[in-house]
Amino acid sequence: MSEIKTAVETVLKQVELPDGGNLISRDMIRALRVDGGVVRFVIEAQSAESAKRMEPLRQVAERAAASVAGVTSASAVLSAPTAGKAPPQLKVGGHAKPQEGVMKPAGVKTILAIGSGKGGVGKSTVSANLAVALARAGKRVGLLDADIHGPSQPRMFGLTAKPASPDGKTIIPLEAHGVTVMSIGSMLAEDKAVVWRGPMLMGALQQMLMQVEWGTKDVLIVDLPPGTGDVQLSLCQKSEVAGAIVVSTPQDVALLDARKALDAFATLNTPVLGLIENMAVFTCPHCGKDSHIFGHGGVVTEAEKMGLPLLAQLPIDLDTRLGGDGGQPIALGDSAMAQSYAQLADRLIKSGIV
Ligand SMILES: Nc1ncnc2c1ncn2[C@@H]1O[C@H](COP(=O)(O)OP(=O)(O)OP(=O)(O)O)[C@@H](O)[C@H]1O
Repeated sequence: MSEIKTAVETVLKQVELPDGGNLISRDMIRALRVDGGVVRFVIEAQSAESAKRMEPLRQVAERAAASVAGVTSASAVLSAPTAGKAPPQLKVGGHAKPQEGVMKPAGVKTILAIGSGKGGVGKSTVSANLAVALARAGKRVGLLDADIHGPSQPRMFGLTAKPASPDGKTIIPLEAHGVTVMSIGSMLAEDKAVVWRGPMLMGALQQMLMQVEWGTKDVLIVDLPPGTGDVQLSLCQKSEVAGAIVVSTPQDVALLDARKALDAFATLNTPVLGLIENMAVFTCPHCGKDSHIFGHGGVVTEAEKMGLPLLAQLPIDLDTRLGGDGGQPIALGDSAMAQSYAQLADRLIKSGIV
């Protein structure tokens, strides 16, 4: 899908403006989205007046995008800041609005929640890499970073731009590595703390699910905040979550909290698909010796005790950390870790969940 996007950008470079440059060099393309073979984008003119004159150019751009191999349809809209008025401002947060029916985006087939009892056990890393692995396996994947107090997906996917909201209501999510990503972190300044109570959290979750143009998705992975708070409660009660995966390290305190997370999912009638043991072992790259920094075998025993599948055992791996910090999830490559994520994706696909 990202190949189509690159090809569309290439043809848009050929669309020249009468006063010099092209649509790409003049930075006029916004919210370029590829969903299957359907391409949509916005051409942002400098003013409403120039937008009016650009209709023929819009048609040329649309035809150029439609000519790209693999594109079944292309649509472009012209936009411009309204004279004398500020562009519509999307308000993030706020209390949830009354909602009829389930809080599930129309084009999303399956919602999969990734949770943990304790923070810092690798839940966001697993969510990001599983999303990439499923996309590599040919699935249409969305990733919602619902870790409102500590959103990390923009960094893990190398996304620095803000999602567009041309009308101040709909949010057009960003795309990276074949995954459509939405995070509250993309809407707020990176160093801004979110100090919200339950109702505000529910409002933000509702916005991220229902105001975002998710498009058609086989799966929407939701990276939950750690613990068992308001976001878990709202998501599981209102959104038809098909299943949850709980990530833990083998450490006793993490396991203790993981048990609470499992108990919370049971109370909310959300099926737990299995456990993932992260940071299971560290193999010294110099001497090859294994060290069990966070303990040994705890998650395996827990999974057996609870009759739940152990979906993966992932070691401590420097490249995983570096990939996460650098916006290049490890699952993009072909290392042993990438293969573990590919196997996890395959397992979920074969089980019919995704
Ligand atoms: N298997 C791993 N090997 C090495 N580092 C890892 C591994 N898994 C996660 N990390 C690193 O550990 C740190 C915490 O991971 P991550 O942010 O995914 O955890 P989290 O459970 O989502 O935390 P939070 O509760 O803060 O959201 C990150 O720096 C990440 O790169």
